[in-house]
Amino acid sequence: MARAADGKLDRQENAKLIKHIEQGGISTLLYGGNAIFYHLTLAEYRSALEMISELAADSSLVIPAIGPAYGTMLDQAEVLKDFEFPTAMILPQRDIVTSAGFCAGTRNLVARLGKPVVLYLKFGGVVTVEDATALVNDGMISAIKYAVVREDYMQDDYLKALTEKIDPSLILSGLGDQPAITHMRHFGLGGFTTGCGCVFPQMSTDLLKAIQAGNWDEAEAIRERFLPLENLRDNLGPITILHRATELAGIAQTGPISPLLSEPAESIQKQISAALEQMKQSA
Ligand SMILES: N[C@@H](CC=O)C(=O)O
Repeated sequence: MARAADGKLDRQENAKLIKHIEQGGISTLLYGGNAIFYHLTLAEYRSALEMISELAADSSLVIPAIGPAYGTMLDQAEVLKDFEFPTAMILPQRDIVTSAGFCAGTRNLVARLGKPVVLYLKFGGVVTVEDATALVNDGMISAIKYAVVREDYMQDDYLKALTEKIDPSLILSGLGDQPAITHMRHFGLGGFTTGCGCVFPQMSTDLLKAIQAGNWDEAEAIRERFLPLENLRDNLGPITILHRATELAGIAQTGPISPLLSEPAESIQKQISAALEQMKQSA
């Protein structure tokens, strides 16, 4: 999400970013980790929701995040009630939660919102398969964003167990373009979310189409084209590198990074520019 030099949300630059993503064929805009929804004040939360609901195309599905702290969720739920977003995604956390407690909190939140939420599973086992399944079966969940990092994405007992209990089409691969092929091809997940799609939306759209068509060689070739930027994000911080890459790619002035995160050093910004150039040339 773009901010002006004074740190305020920048409407004009966010409009450019949204338009760029939509023109690349992406019609679901998820404002979660990469948009740094973690650190918004309550007043900013309302401003952000107003801005994105006004700027996104009518045909786009916009999903704002909520949380991750329970008190934050409840305060944000009051704000969310003034908007028509069909769902909201609970930001993940692993500290000071138990599986049963998280699920009870999710049920309370859904009751307050009057709509189901996206369950974001980022840490294996924090929410048990049984608890996740019960939430789904009770109509609490609109989708699951599955983002547990694995050394080998084929080896994932937690995901396997989830897909044995929950319709896999309800689960989206939530770690960007790299595990998307494995998650969709071998576990049957219904789609994927992408951070790099903010910069190269058409490439993410092409990847999705190749996967859906079962054109695995093409999908693999597209996946590899994302590697220069994804490797930097993996090694140096997925959110901050993406925030700066979006600006360096000339899409929008994303401005200062939110406090609690920090700006990549000049030398790293050069690496980001080089990665962007490499990706453009691989087209
Ligand atoms: N965390 C992933 C997917 C985002 O939705 C990424 O940043 O690519």
